[in-house]
Amino acid sequence: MLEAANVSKKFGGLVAVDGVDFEIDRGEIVGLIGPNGAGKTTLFNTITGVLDPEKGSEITFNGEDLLALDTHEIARSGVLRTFQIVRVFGEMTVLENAAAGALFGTDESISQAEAERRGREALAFVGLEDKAEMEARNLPIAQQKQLELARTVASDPDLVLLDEIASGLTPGEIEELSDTIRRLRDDRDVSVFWIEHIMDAILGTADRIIVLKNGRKIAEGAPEEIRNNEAVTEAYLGAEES
Ligand SMILES: Nc1ncnc2c1ncn2[C@@H]1O[C@H](COP(=O)(O)OP(=O)(O)OP(=O)(O)O)[C@@H](O)[C@H]1O
Repeated sequence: MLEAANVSKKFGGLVAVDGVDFEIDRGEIVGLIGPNGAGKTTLFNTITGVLDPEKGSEITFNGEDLLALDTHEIARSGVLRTFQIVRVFGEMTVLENAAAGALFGTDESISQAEAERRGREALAFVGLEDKAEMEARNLPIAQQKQLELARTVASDPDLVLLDEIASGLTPGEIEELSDTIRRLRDDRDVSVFWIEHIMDAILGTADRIIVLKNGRKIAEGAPEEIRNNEAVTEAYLGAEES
């Protein structure tokens, strides 16, 4: 479904992403890990149209060239994301936030009432239906993260990109979020591409892991293989544990 070949991005003389190839299939949870500055967020930004990668990079989604589309068109094609720092609309209600996902993330033209219906359904999916009328800024951080996820769900996504959605949460909150992410895959056939520093969360949830270091892909495989991969341990897990 998502196919990326030879993706590179430079900032001046710094090669932040360096010739990365990968694919994500339908209904698959793929983790993207690597030390700070490895190029993970930059790679996300090239997929979502925030940054233009270097010439020679190729990114297609269901056969469509994403590099020819702007950020809104990419969202409407079914690729939605959450952000490292949550971006809920604080003064809007929880329901208005979710409904905004339905209004702006699809290429259909829908009524406000239909957007609210889809918003409520997305809130129920993440377990926030009883918070619908609250102002979003009054939600605790774990629920703001669930709300960001609900906003993508309301857009009826094919692929959701999560940027460190587990950071700052308690183990119990992470387990709830991981469960929501698994249900996205299992009940809705949504694919997930997930940047995460919290190893237990990503290794315990993803079907496959891609590891970046200094912009390059240094490993890819099932969580167990990654856990036991020496290059990864040296590059990342070792650093985390020391
Ligand atoms: N807009 C920018 N201008 C210049 N350099 C940038 C820019 N964005 C990122 N970089 C640099 O590119 C490299 C990759 O950064 P990126 O944020 O993609 O890494 P990351 O793997 O997401 O890191 P982290 O885990 O810390 O979020 C870093 O060296 C960073 O300083």
